[in-house]
Amino acid sequence: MGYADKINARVENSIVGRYFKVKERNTSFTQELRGGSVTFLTVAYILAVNAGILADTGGICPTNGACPLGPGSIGTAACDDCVANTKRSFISATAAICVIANFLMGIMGNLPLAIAPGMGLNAYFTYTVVGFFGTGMVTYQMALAAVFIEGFIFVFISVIGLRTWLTTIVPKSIWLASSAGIGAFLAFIGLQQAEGLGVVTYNGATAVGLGGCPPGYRNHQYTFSTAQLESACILSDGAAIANPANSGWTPSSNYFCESAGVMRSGQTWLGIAGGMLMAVLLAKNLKGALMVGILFVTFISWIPSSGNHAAYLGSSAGPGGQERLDYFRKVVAVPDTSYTAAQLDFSGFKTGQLWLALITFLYVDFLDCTGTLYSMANFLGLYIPNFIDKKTLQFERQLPAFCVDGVSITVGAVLGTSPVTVFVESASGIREGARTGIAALMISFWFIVSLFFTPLLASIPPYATGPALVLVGAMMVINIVKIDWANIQEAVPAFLTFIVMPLTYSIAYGVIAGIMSWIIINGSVAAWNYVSLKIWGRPDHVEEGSSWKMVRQMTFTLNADRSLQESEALHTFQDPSTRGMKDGDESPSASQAAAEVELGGKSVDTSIPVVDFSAEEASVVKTWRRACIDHGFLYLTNHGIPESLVSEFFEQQHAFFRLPLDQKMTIIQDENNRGYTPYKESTLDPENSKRPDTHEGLYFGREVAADSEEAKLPLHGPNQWPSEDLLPNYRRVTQAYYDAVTALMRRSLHILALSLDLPRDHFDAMFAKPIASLRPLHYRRAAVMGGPAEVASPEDGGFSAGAHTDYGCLTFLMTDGTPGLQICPDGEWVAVPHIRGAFVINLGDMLERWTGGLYRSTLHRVVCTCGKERFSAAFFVEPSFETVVQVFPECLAKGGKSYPPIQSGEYLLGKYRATHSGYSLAKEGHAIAA
Ligand SMILES: O=C(O)CCC(=O)C(=O)O
Ligand SMILES: [Fe+2]
Repeated sequence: MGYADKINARVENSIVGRYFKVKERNTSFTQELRGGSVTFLTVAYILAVNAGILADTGGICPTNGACPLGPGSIGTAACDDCVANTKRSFISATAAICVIANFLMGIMGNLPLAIAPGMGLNAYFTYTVVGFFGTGMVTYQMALAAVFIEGFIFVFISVIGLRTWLTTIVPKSIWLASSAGIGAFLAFIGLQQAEGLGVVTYNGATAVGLGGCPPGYRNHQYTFSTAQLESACILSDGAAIANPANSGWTPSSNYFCESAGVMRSGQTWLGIAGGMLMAVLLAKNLKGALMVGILFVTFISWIPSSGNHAAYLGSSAGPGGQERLDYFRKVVAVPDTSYTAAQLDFSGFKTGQLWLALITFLYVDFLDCTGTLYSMANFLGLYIPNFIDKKTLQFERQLPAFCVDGVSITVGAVLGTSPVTVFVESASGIREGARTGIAALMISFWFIVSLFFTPLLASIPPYATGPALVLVGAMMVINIVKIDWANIQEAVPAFLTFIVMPLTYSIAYGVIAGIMSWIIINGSVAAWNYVSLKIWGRPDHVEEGSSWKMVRQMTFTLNADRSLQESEALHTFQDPSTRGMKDGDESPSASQAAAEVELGGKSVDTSIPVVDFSAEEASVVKTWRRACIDHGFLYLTNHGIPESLVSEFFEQQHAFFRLPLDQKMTIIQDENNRGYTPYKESTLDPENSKRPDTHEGLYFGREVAADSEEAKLPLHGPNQWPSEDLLPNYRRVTQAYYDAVTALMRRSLHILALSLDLPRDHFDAMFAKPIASLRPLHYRRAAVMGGPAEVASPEDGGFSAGAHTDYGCLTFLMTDGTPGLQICPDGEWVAVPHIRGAFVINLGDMLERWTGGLYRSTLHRVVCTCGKERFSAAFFVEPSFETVVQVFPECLAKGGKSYPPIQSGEYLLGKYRATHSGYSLAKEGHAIAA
């Protein structure tokens, strides 16, 4: 037993080990220290970056007499001195609050999460609330008072449970666009000169332009008051310009680059090189990529040679360089927060503006922290069994974690910094093995160390941290892909939220633009729909679903495991040439329909095999296997389900879909995704669709009693049936059909197992409690009364059901015979002809993964162009929720590819989230993230 093992065994069995649940969470002391250190490395940039941003407020300098002219005082000795001290104080304050907050997170929350002043929040604090050098709505000291109070309110609303409620009323698109917009805003800051690369500079004609010029080519702006006009130079046309010869006139930090100097600054190019280095390291998934890039640029900038055009220290580095070098030489300094600590000023609460700031802090911080905490908890849940309670959505020590955040916000305000929050970068340490609060204690320890090295940290140049901001922006912007861009009602508010943030240099204005436009657009459309409903009196006239979205919006998305799922999902589309279980004993021509289909004037042979279930078993197995390998589709005839049951079932579905919308809405899909999904509720192919799919539908599952243990699982619970007063036979007939197809499914799973040379009962245990969903569908003829039939138009992104693969194992599809279904087995869309009475069976993603791609989950879609309405019913067969879908060794041996394992239920939830706008996440306990 090595030294580390001995320590680990000791800690695990000690009172400390039990308190932190080291054993239960399947970790070790050294693993925690390593995980915590990695997280520290990824968040350490906050020391320099946060201090850099907050220093733009000027701190107390604009109000304590050192910089009386605001930004105009920059360059005077007293002001520069004050600002330098303030910046150091901000570094110490940032480190100090990180020490305290991470310590509390470790001890009280027992979570391996890093907590530090939030990016975005500090930008809001600096550029919107206080403004550059105090030019905003309130002073730095008043803004701190708002942060102080915010911490208390944060704890309060967490304790009373308001958190969950608030997060559900924010429109999803606004929330997604906010994260992305904050990313764009951060990138904009990182590209400018004050906090970044200096690539983007001021331009009098276009507001911004390409810069990156060395000092000799910079034209600064001068600001002067009317009183100073006399000493200005008056031009012949009467305009006044500053006379630099007059003392006390100082340039703004913004400048315009003469074109001869554009992109000739060594500092800018060094920063760009650092940024590229960071990006490559990130792409290779190396720990501490941002840190390495920042250090790379910093070390080079510290070489105090007159030949170093990228220098930051020393007289050759331009204004302020010598003072920076003097401070740098101290290396170690006693932490000093005297310029920022205990500066609260509560007098601002007499004005409305501070209240507005307070509410915005609360809103932004609340969503930020809630989202991040849930996404991190979700990520941890992948490693720690039962970490999240599926029923209540709560995770272990959730409330203490929220309270730690709130308390730290308040303590942070006393020290002088903007609100703290949980950092998504914690995911890097979790990936490295961090599972408990010990990792957070380790983070706290590293911040203590950094507290004493402020001279070094204060000497990190803005062009070292600027590229990190740009890259963080690049990562945050991922959220916009989840916005429903095809829907104008969502797209416009989302876009405004996103674009207004960087262009107004304000997160709050972006959010306000988004929410206001969302209310106006959605409110007007809803009113319009309502009025036309009253005039024409036909619910058909209403774009169903749109008004319902207003109350059913859910927030959240970005989270680590979701992106993991998505990247895995990509693997399901694979190279057709690698397919095929070449056992050579097949005669492909055996019992094929060889159907000739007319498609756009072209005759296509789909040749989907027909399996006659009444035939001899060996031949059934053989055809089945061939179909799975070649097409992923087959017809099943003589399956034993009486035609009378099928037609009675379809009659009932007709009757249901004919009901007025408000009747159908009474069983709108619930948190288990059971019930009615209105017209245009789903978009099966969000990437290629310009509008949602033109069908309405229903979901029924295996009946699970509400008070049973199983009902705690997502997607499990009682079905929602239409009222018996309206449709007396609906439930009986639909249930009978469900039961009949369930029995057929059991038989088919045996054939499926045999077709893979596996024992007949191979799938039985995995489908002991299947997630088997029956989905009656109605593709409507016309959306607008009196208008033309609504036909699909694939060429401009209009589908009856967008291209998709099914998610589970097998799908049993029955249709009314109206054409529409198409498959894309080999890069070309071909129609699937109707065979009366036969089921169309297709394979889903999970089966493709189980077989290592030997069996295919084929892309298909529905395109109704014949102008008739169409009814169909899909029966999706998926394994029990907990089943882990992992390639069968037998299939690997036959040349199957390996896929990362997935959990059946989790995979489905991810798919439902991505394709159904009305699916409530309320029960998942997963993936609720910022
Ligand atoms: O309606 C159809 O024909 C197919 C429906 C479908 O593919 C699905 O819902 O997954
Ligand atoms: Fe499908």
